[in-house]
Amino acid sequence: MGGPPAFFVDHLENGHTNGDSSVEIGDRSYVIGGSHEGNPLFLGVQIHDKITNKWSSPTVLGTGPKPCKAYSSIVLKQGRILIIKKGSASDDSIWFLEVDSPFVREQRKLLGKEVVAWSKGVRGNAEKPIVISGPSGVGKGTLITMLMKEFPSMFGFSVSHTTRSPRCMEKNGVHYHFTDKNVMEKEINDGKFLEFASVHGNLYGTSIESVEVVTDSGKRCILDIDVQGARSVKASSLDAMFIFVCPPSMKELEDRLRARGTETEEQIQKRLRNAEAEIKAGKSSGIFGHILYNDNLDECYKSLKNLLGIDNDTPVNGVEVEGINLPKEHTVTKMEDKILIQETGEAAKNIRIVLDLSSINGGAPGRTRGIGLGTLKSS
Ligand SMILES: Nc1nc2c(ncn2[C@@H]2O[C@H](COP(=O)(O)OP(=O)(O)O)[C@@H](O)[C@H]2O)c(=O)[nH]1
Ligand SMILES: Nc1ncnc2c1ncn2[C@@H]1O[C@H](COP(=O)(O)OP(=O)(O)O)[C@@H](O)[C@H]1O
Repeated sequence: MGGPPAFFVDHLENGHTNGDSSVEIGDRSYVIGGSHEGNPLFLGVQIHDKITNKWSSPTVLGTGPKPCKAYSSIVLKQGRILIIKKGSASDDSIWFLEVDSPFVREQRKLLGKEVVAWSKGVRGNAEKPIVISGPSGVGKGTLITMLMKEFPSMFGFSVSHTTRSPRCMEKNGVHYHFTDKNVMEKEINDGKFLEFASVHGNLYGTSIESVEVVTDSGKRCILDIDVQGARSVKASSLDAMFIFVCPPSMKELEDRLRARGTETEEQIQKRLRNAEAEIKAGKSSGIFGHILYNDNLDECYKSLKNLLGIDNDTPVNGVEVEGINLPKEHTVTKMEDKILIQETGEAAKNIRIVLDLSSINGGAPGRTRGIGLGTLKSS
């Protein structure tokens, strides 16, 4: 609150009205520039309410672009501002600041304060992430390990955060990010998590970064999360495929948990108690489009591969996720769902790039995908 921000916005262009130093939406101006809370790695955002004539610093969710000298900003539908950075690397050129999107409105209600959220723009569409849920001991981890071993270039695992202690073979950063409750709660409040839940007495969560790291590497992301987490993902902007794994019987589940030998008797009892409710919710919640029964492991694995459209004869394709190369110096014009980028400067080759935003999907808290890219040769 208080006076205007102490930074100066350099060369900010607002679509057709180049030269404006802020983006106007309704009664508000969004001033984008400088750094965020003194962090030199993160572009700042300030809001000016024209009615009350007050400045405020919103909570900024997600990971935003690094500060840059020059960029263009264009107001899109659904409370989104497109930011095109000049002279930046192809994986850092297109960003979306969501100021009144459905996600931002929900977070504003949830946190009870002013919120904006960054989403990085990428070209093309990644294949849908896969959410796998099921009671403890049913074989989720075993099935996921088999899949990643057979198709290492196709699938990547979203490494969750948890406050539970590591088992003897588990490695930090590989099986889980083992963390402290206070640290994790702070990161949840900072909007770093796609979902989180208390499971068997510990906190578990999927950070946005964990999913994006996998997807950015061109792999299809697999999430091993509980039903509460699956419910949150279903309600988020992440368009995923949901699979629930059931045991053949409660007796077999108990035998597997005991045979695994990773839990104390008390922990086994807790997991078994939770399993009944979890199986009921998994089968009836409407979250899961696919239910697998893990009786015979090889058969269940085969069914999983069938569901994912892969068998041993299918060539494995990578996922199209690309950065966007833009000329260093350019002007920007908006035409409905398309953005025309015209190279400027002495060495300009009369090349015009068209960003097609008509099929964009996703968005904060993850990436905005589906940006089309074409070139037009000027006559
Ligand atoms: N919501 C949510 N659940 C998770 C996450 N990571 C793991 N889980 C779930 O937490 C439960 C316990 O996991 P874990 O402690 O590894 O025990 P296990 O299932 O017996 O191997 C399982 O149902 C997992 O699917 C997460 O990031 N979010
Ligand atoms: N179809 C199966 N038949 C027999 N044992 C299984 C089967 N699937 C998994 N297991 C075993 O059951 C135990 C629990 O499997 P795990 O993958 O750790 O379960 P989850 O990740 O769902 O908790 C492991 O010891 C695993 O080897």
